[in-house]
Amino acid sequence: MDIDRAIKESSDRRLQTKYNNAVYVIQRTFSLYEFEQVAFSFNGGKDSTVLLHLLRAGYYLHKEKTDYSNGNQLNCMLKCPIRTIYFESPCAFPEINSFTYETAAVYDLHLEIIRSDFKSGLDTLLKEKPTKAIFLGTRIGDPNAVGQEQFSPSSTGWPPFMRVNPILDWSYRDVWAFILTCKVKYCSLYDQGYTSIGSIHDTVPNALLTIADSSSMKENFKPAYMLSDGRQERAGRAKKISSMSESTPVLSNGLNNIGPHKNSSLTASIIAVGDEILFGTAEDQIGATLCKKLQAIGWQVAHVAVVRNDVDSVADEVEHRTSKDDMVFMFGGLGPLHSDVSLAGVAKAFGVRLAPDEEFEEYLRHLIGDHCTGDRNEMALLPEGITELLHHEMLPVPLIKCRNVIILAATNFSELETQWECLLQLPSTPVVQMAPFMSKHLSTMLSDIETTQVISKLCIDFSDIYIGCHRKSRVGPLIINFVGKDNTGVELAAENLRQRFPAGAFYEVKP
Ligand SMILES: Cc1cc2nc3c(=O)[nH]c(=O)nc-3n(C[C@H](O)[C@H](O)[C@H](O)COP(=O)(O)O)c2cc1C
Ligand SMILES: Nc1ncnc2c1ncn2[C@@H]1O[C@H](COP(=O)(O)OP(=O)(O)OP(=O)(O)O)[C@@H](O)[C@H]1O
Ligand SMILES: [Mg+2]
Repeated sequence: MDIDRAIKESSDRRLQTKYNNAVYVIQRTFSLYEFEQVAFSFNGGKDSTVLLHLLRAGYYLHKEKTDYSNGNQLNCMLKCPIRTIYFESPCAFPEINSFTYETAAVYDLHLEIIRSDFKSGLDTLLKEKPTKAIFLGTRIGDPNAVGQEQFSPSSTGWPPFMRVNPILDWSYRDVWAFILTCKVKYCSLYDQGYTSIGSIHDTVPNALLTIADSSSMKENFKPAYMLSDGRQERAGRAKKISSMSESTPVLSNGLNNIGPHKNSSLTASIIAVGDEILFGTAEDQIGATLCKKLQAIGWQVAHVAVVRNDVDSVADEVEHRTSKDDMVFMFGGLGPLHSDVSLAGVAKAFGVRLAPDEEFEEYLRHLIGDHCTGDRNEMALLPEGITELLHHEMLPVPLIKCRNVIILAATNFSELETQWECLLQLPSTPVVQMAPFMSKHLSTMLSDIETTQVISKLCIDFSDIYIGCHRKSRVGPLIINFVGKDNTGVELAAENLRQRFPAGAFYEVKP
C-alpha cells in the first residue's frame, strides 16, 4: 500500500508515531461501525486531504486483518469507497471545489454533496441514511477543536453521531511532513501562500509567506509548507465571531455581515461592573432585565457576570466573553470617577489605548458644558480604533460599541428601557432580532425522584428543546420548563411528559 510504505520507508520517527496512532483510530472505527454507516467529511483542505490518505491506509490494513487473515494477498490498489460528504458552498474557492471533485473521482469516493449549512445538512443526511460516525480532519488548535477527543459525540443540539478525529493531535508541521513524504496531490491554493482555507470572503494568503520583490507588480507568496511557525497557520483567516456556524467575518468596526439569521440563535453575555453589587450594597436589576429582553428577541444568554471596578477584572472578563459569545453587553463603571474603569478594561481586552474621541466629546459638551475634571473631558477617552458611536435622536449621547461589546450607560430600569428601544430601532442595529423562543411551563406536586428519570430521557429525545426544572420552595410544586424555537417541539415534549404520568399530574403555569 503506497501510503503505508512511504511512511515506513521514511526516517521521520515522529511522523511514523503520528501515522500509527491515526491509522489505529481509523481501523478501530471500521471495526466498531458498519462501513456503510461511516462517512468522511471531505472539503479538499490540507487536513482532510491527509485524512483521506490515512483512511485509504487504515481501510487497507483493516481489510488485510479481517478479510484476508487466511494468507491471501490483498490487491495493493484496493480502493476505499467510503461515503464522503462535502458541504459545497457558493463561497468556496473554485480551486477547492475542483480539487474536491477530482480527488473524489480518482479515489472512487462516494461523494454526497450537501448544499445547506452543516447542522441542517447533517440532520437531513442522518434521516436519509443511517450514519453512526463521521471522520473529520479537525486538529487541536482549530477553533472548533476545544474539548474534543479522537472520538467525540456530536455536540448537544446537533444530530447524534460520533465525530472521529484521527489527526486531532497533529501539528501543522506533521500535516506537511505527511503530504510531502507521501507525495500526494493537494489543492493548488497551498502553493500560492494559503495556509488554512475558509471561504473566499474570509481567506487571503498568509502574509508571513510574502516574497519581498519590489520589481514585481504582483505580490508573491511561498508555498504553505514553508511556514515555519505553525501557530500562524490561520493568519490569513479573518477572525470569526465564535458561535455562528457559517462564515461570519468580523469587520474592522466589529459589525458582522450576517444578515437576518431569523431562525438560528445568537448568544450574548452580560457583564455588570460594580463593587457595590459584590458588597451587597446595590442590587443588579439591569442584568436580569437584559436577560428577559434578549430572550424576547430570540437571543440566548450564555453568561452573566459581576466584576469589580478594576481594569484587569473587566479586561479578563471582556476578553473571555468576546471570544465566546456573539455579543457582550456591559454596564456600570462609566463616568469620570476613579472607579469608572469599564472603558479602560475594554481597551485593555482588545489591546488598544484610550484616546480622545472628538465626536463624543462634542456630545458631552452639549450635555454638561465645559465642566470637566481636568483640562479635557476624561469621559471622552474611548478605545482607539475599535469604537463605533451608535446615534439615536432619543439619546443625549450615543451608545458606545467596541467590536462585539455594547456598553450601556443605563444605571436603572427606565434608562435601560430607553437605551434598549433605541438600540433595536437603529437602522443597522447590531442587535439582530431573531425568531423568538417559545416556552411552556408545567407544574407538578410529584417528587423529584418520581420525575427525574422520565425528564432525563425526555432531554435526550428532544435534544433541540431546552428542558429544565426549578422550584420556588423545597416543599412547593416542581416547575418543568420547555424552551425552544420550534413551537411544535416544545408542545410535543410537554405532551410527552404528561402522557407518562397519571392524568392531572401536571398543570400549565405562567413563568
Ligand atoms: C461533519 C461535521 C460535523 C460537525 N459536528 C459539529 C458538532 O457536533 N458540534 C459543533 O459545534 N460543530 C460541528 N461542526 C462544525 C465545525 O465545528 C466547524 O464549525 C466547521 O468545521 C467549520 O470550521 P471552520 O470554522 O474552521 O471553517 C461539524 C462540522 C462538520 C463538517
Ligand atoms: N465544507 C466542508 N465539507 C465537508 N467537510 C468539511 C467542510 N468544512 C470543514 N470540513 C471538515 O472539517 C475539517 C476541519 O476543517 P478545516 O478548515 O480546519 O481543515 P481543512 O479544510 O481540511 O484544512 P485547512 O485548515 O487548510 O483549511 C475538515 O478537514 C473536514 O473534515
Ligand atoms: Mg478549511
